[in-house]
Amino acid sequence: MRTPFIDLNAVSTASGVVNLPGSKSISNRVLLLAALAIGPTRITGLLDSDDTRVMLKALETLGVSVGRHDQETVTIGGQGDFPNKQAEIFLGNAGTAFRPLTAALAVLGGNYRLHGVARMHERPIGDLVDALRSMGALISCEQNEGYPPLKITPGNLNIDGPVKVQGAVSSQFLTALLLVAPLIAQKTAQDVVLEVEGELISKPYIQITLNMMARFGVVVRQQGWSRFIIARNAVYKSPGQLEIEGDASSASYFMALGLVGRGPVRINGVGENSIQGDIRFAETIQAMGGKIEFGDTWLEVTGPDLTRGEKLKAFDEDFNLVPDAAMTAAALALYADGPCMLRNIGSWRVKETDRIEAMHKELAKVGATVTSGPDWLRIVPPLSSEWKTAEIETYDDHRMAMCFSLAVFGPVGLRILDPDCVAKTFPAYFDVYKTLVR
Ligand SMILES: O=C(O)C1=C[C@@H](OP(=O)(O)O)[C@@H](O)[C@H](O)C1
Ligand SMILES: C=C(OP(=O)(O)O)C(=O)O
Repeated sequence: MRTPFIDLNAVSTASGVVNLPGSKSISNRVLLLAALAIGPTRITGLLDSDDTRVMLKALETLGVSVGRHDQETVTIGGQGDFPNKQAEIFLGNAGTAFRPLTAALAVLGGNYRLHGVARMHERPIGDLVDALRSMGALISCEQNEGYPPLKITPGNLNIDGPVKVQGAVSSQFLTALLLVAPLIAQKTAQDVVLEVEGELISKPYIQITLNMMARFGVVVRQQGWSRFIIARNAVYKSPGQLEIEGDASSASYFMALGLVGRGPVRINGVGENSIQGDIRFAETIQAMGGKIEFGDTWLEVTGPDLTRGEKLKAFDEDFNLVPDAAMTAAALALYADGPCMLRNIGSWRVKETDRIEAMHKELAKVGATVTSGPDWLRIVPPLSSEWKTAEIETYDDHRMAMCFSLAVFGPVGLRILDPDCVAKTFPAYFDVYKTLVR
């Protein structure tokens, strides 16, 4: 049974220590890479959440050996292929599982059906399907062209020149092709050239992909952001063991708490050398008036004293490189000293929910004056007399729930509906949150 709501009282300070759960983006990449490599990989610091559970379950269904030691430690027995050539696979709403597995199954061949929750069937995958079909993969869309559920049947893979992929809707399509490029190279005995057509959004996630591929022995030749070359003899080798760093997007909520709640909030699990793009959200925190001390694998945030009438500095920023942490900035806008503008966030419309519409509606409920367009959101913070207590809809979007936990540093508390939706990436979020705020 899911908890129907959680009531949060108005609070004024936040301080303490947080140990981050593992990165979702790294966890799901590493699980797949470990399965595609030769040899066992022991993975520590794995995220244990809905998104990684569906990936682990899928790998087991596909016949991959998964040894579970504890919630954050598994050993994947990599065989370079999936033993089961026929399967029905449920992937919830996990983009980082759905897109890469589609590519892997289409390239390795077999009879598969991939589906997810209703919202996953509204999230586009057409650009990836088109790129895979251009190589001879056989994929059909069961309901609507360009959307899951998908049926995959054995095709004859061949490449004749660069494989083209669109990058404007999601970077996960390019990530999926990169991850399976060594398999394409093996099947076709050719170098694989991936070419991005048009704009590429969310670029730092491609960096995570390249970084993880290198950990498994495959170095990609990169020409800017539009051409990626994988040598014909590329092959994944298990690194033996791999430690996953903490989730930088999850860190954004605690950076925000240190900022609005004066801090100090110490965050263990990511630091100045993080390979995740969302660590750059630290720059937004600093620009808004926060101070951050960085270590190798930790950071500590302090902020101004909002109880003495201080305000955060307003921002006008392009958030294309940090689409997930950008939602945290939208929540922080409630405490700014002027209107805040989030630009270039069009991808929000095809994520867990239409996040531009959801943020617009829910921020307005607490008293902000909000306007939005196809790829932007503008927030005028409420005056202290304008704050309203509200029942916040979360739209089965973990980030909506986590973001609105930041909206109680004004004069009123609020109710967050369906708080258990945080399980997508951070099942224990509200337990950790409660240890920090007063
Ligand atoms: O590759 C990844 O791990 C991700 C890429 C981003 O998606 P888009 O590329 O669709 O923006 C991000 O929003 C998502 O949470 C994780
Ligand atoms: C967009 C997100 O998830 P997904 O990996 O399903 O795209 C997210 O976690 O904010």
